[in-house]
Amino acid sequence: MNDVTLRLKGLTKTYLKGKPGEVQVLRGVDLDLRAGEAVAMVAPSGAGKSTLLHIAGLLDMPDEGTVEIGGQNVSGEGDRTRTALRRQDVGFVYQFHHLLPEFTALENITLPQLANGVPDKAAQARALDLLDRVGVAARASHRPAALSGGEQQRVAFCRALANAPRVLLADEPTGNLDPETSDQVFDTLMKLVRDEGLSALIATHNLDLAARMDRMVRLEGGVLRPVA
Ligand SMILES: Nc1ncnc2c1ncn2[C@@H]1O[C@H](COP(=O)(O)OP(=O)(O)OP(=O)(O)O)[C@@H](O)[C@H]1O
Repeated sequence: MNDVTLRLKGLTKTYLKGKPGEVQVLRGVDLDLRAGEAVAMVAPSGAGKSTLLHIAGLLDMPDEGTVEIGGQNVSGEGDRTRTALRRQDVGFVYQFHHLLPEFTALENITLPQLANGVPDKAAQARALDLLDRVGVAARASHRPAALSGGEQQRVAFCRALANAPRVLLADEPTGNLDPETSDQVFDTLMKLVRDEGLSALIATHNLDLAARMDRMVRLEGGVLRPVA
């Protein structure tokens, strides 16, 4: 049985190819993420983790190699198909929440669903359920500025999961929070990953958090290696 949700094969990426300042960031990245598996990615600064997450999340194209989601090679698809696949199958979480400031917490989670054609009532029900599961339901009608940093990030998790993606990609998702809040918010994220059966690739500098995931990989020298 093939339960690999996300497969990265032989990814390479060079910026400014053949020009001054050329930088070969990825030199053959391979990774299999199974359904329900959370993998921590640690990397020195500038090693290319954002580049890798963007390629895995279909925001950018590799020079060579393939990205497979659910057994389908999606890297060769055109822009429109890749955008549609990204909206359906991939959720992103960043260090800073990037919530839309003029919309409430609830609206921030319903909007991506409406964009995907989900009816209003179903979108609201899903949003409320997610907010409830991360303990922020009572703040549903607040705008981001009226929420604490930890609450904002919990709402950002809900938004990332709004369309029930198969893959979650996160770049330092608790990096902007104090250690105690970071710990609690990370637990919430892991609970969502488990409950939703997601495949999660989570970049973090925090080795304690990394150790709480299923396994750890290090991005260095343009390749991913397992960390024992
Ligand atoms: N568009 C670009 N053009 C040229 N060089 C780039 C471009 N984007 C990134 N780079 C370079 O590629 C390397 C990897 O960048 P990337 O942002 O992927 O690293 P990172 O591991 O996410 O870094 P950090 O941990 O500091 O955020 C860096 O040396 C960066 O300067």
